[in-house]
Amino acid sequence: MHHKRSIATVCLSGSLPDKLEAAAAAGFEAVEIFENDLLTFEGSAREARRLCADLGLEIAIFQPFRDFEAMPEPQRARNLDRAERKFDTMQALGAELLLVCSNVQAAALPEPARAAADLREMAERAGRRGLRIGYEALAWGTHTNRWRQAWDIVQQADHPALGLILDSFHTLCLGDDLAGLAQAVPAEKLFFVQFADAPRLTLDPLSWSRHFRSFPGQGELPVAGFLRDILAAGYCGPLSLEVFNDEFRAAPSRRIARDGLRSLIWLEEQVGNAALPAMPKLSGIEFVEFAVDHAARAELGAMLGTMGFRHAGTHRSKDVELWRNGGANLVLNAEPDSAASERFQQLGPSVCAMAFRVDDPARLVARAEALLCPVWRERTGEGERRIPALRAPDGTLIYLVENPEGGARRIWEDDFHLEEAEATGSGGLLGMDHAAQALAPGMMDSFVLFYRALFGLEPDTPWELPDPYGLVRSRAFASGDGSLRLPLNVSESTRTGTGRFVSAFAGAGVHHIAFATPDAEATVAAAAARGAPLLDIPSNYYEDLGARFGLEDAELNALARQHLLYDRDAQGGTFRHAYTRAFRDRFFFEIVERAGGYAGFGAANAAVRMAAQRRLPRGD
Ligand SMILES: O=C(O)c1ccc(O)c(O)c1
Ligand SMILES: [Mg+2]
Repeated sequence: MHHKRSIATVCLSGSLPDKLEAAAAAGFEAVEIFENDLLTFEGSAREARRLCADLGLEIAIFQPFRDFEAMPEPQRARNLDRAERKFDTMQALGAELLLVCSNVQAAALPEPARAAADLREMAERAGRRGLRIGYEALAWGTHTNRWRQAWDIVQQADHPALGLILDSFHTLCLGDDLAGLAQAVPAEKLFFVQFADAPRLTLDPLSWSRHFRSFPGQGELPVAGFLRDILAAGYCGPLSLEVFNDEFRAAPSRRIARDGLRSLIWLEEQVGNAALPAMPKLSGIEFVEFAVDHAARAELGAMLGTMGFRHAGTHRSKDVELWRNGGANLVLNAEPDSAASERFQQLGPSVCAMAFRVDDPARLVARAEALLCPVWRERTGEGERRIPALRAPDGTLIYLVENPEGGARRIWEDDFHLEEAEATGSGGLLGMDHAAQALAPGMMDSFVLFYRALFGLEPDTPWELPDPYGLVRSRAFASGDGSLRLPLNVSESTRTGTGRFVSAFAGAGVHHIAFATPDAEATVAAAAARGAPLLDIPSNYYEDLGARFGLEDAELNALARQHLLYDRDAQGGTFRHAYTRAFRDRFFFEIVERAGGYAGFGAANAAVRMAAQRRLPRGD
């Protein structure tokens, strides 16, 4: 069945009109008006009502009414007067339902019977005006903090204008669930349901709730299971997002509103309540594309040459070159009037696109459209294939090419004049191992949702990487089979490598690309012999490595000689990797060898790598 999709104004930044416009533009059908947003609004409640009506938004609820139930006199009588005033406001607004959250006052009496009597009286008064009351347990309520307690009180009050409100955050943050809901609560008594996710933190529920909530799928709480239980209980009201989040408050309201609706659509898909084109099967990165001009292309080509890449083909109609080493493809795009040149004009040499191999690009495009993601269509020449592309939340293009069996290889044969020797690909690299992106502050949650909801990528636990000049927060995404790996980095500091990348070049995007090799030592030795600008690693690192892993001297010396970094996981999987210096202080390359099922990125080595990069003069 169709549930109206709703969002609380508290999720979004700006004035009330900004919030409402953003919610309507995203495609929400209803809103929760958060009282503070009305208090700070210039116009009257009637004008707010008209604004909503003009935008096609229903006001699903007015919220919150605080600290009402089980107060001693004289507050009790005063609270009932206060409620009458709010009913006036609701009638002017055209809002029929009031959210009453459980009392957090120390003075609240520990008497459910008193709470029930007060709510009954309030509901009686509301009912006379055609209004209704929903009672919601806040996780930090003085006496009511679980939904079952709130339900007991609603049941005792036994008034048709009084029902229960559920909020996934309050239930799940206490480790509680909705077991028994369908048996205990008749559907018509479930007046409203709010949805929020959150990262798992050890924090008191109040601070956790007010600062760190996120949209479903951006955090770690089992929100899909919560929705499943709600639907099983027969609920047919709106599904509403209620997220208090410091970054969302500061972010453009349209992006956040769109993320919100995307999260709700995906949440409904997960419980079978919305049918979307199926998740793609991913099989790695087919190519990474750089926006260059001729000078940058010559310089980048020279650097790639030291890493064993060769100019392997030239585009049939565009000023675009393919550089290849084994299974790793890089595209250097200097075509004027293209998405690449637009990027080059803005940012200089930079990664402008990645291509993911997927089983069915057309299906993924349809899925992206259903999830409100912009699709990009580049102009094409005669007889050339149009490669469908999506825009990531920072504007980076993600091309979708069929997986190798389906013909990822064909794009090269169709669109490029290939050098004879390179047509099949030769050289030592297996392919792309990962592409790491630097994100502007506040963008992490948008990307988390984008990669999870569209592609089904699963996030690893968050890491904190200590750059010498500030902290970098990192979260890596991978496909189930490990063929596609995408670490995301964000830094509040503009002095970290990540922060500088974002601020100095006015843009985020891919800032390092890792190539997979079966033999890091050989690949790096060959690159060094060709003069590759490899990053030096201090000898202290190797002394610590020997101490941590008990490596034999011979192995340790071999690592040190090639400036290779090393990591080992609990199952004995190993990771050997080396970095280049940055190209024009922008992006850099990594060579990695995975063995024994190692699935990480050498996070323990990130501090050493970042310090080594920062010892270099700028521009190196
Ligand atoms: O943090 C709060 O005060 C608050 C108010 C209303 C809600 O619905 C809620 O979940 C929390
Ligand atoms: Mg709530």
